[in-house]
Amino acid sequence: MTILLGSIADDYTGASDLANTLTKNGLRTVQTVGIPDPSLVLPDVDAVVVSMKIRSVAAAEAVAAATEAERWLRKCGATHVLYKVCSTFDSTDAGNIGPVTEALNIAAGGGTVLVTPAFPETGRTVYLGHLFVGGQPLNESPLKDHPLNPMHDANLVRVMARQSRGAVDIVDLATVSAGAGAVKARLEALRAAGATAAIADAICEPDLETLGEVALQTPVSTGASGLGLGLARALTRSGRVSSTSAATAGAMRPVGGLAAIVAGSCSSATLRQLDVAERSLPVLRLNPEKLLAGPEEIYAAISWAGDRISAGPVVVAASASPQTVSRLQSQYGRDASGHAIETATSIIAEELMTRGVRRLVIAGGETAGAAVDRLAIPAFLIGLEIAPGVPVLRTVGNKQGDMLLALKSGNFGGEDFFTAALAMMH
Ligand SMILES: Nc1ncnc2c1ncn2[C@@H]1O[C@H](COP(=O)(O)OP(=O)(O)OP(=O)(O)O)[C@@H](O)[C@H]1O
Ligand SMILES: O=C(O)[C@@H](O)C(=O)CO
Repeated sequence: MTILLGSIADDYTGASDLANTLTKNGLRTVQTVGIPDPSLVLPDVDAVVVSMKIRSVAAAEAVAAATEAERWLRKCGATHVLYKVCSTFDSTDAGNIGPVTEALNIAAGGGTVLVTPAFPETGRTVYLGHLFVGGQPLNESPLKDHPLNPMHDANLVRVMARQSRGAVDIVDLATVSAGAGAVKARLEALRAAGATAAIADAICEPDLETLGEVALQTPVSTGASGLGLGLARALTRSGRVSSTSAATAGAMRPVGGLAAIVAGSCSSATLRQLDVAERSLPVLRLNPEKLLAGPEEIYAAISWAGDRISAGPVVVAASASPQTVSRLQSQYGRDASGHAIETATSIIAEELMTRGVRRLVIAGGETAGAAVDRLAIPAFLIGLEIAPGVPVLRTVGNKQGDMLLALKSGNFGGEDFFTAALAMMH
């Protein structure tokens, strides 16, 4: 397999978001779960997105995992590797966007890495280094209440600098609007001045096309799906992509079986989607305190779902409001409560699969990562888009047979997302 583009995604929902964007923009793409075992037969593709669960782990662990994935992607032929991070730049002062970007840059020989989380299709834009989410500065958006990485600063030059050893600078919108030549000249000047990363402004797709064209001439970039769009369009324009594929049709073939939704995302979008789902589907709201106290709440959830699932799809949700989340966190600690709830939702997902679920929607990046790992799914083909950033996925090499999944990033999807997803997964 010789690929044109490699990507390392810092969570699984983000990986499927990027894989969806690359597919929509003409690249045959596969999403692997970690570095695949050599025995796994992957289709011939232009791009591979390696999903990792490294957004919220210790920086050293994230760096080790990402650099190993980078070596594997280079061996597969990737001349450019995109580190896919969240379009809301989810991270803390300890990392992991800065440390991983620097490690990948050093592995590739140094230079100034272009960094932009802009993804205009979902309302993420960057202007003068500041990230806006649906028109609100990042620190005023719902991301200020994120359970694992509350974002309190919209100035990404500052955010990235706090996580980096090297200097971080900016490529402003005026430069991006002036075209690829101007961006390249700016990057060369920044490199000479010793900056290791540059936050690039982008407010619309033509900006991302310019950035993608320039990034493709460098070995590494860091960004969200918008930069993926720019890279994919630059590759197709270059004539290096042999054929566009109708692979999505194969990915959409029906799998039958039962259907379920498991949610661990506490984003405002997911909370609203759960309220709307409750109008037409049975929804079990897990009690987070009981989940932390012992396995009884998990057994009760499995029994509740088991009683209903043969009659139609069920929803099991740990998701709670910011106030409830912060109460739990102050009692048990942020990482401990997050981890315990992810373990619980992944056990519930596994039990649902054992009981015949073959169509599964999971809401939340960390939640999805824990569940997909527990289900031991090795890779995914990319099907049709349910909502911007969320495709239908078809398992590759799954021991239990083919399944369809949707891994929904916390903030993505319209209010009827869950029923819309089920309507596309047969
Ligand atoms: N009731 C709760 N109280 C505290 N933490 C919770 C609760 N329910 C879920 N969690 C934890 O909150 C975290 C939510 O993160 P997750 O990445 O799954 O969702 P998200 O951040 O909304 O999605 P994304 O990363 O895709 O944007 C998980 O660690 C989950 O276990
Ligand atoms: O970029 C995004 O917003 C998503 O793909 C994501 O990474 C959320 O976890």
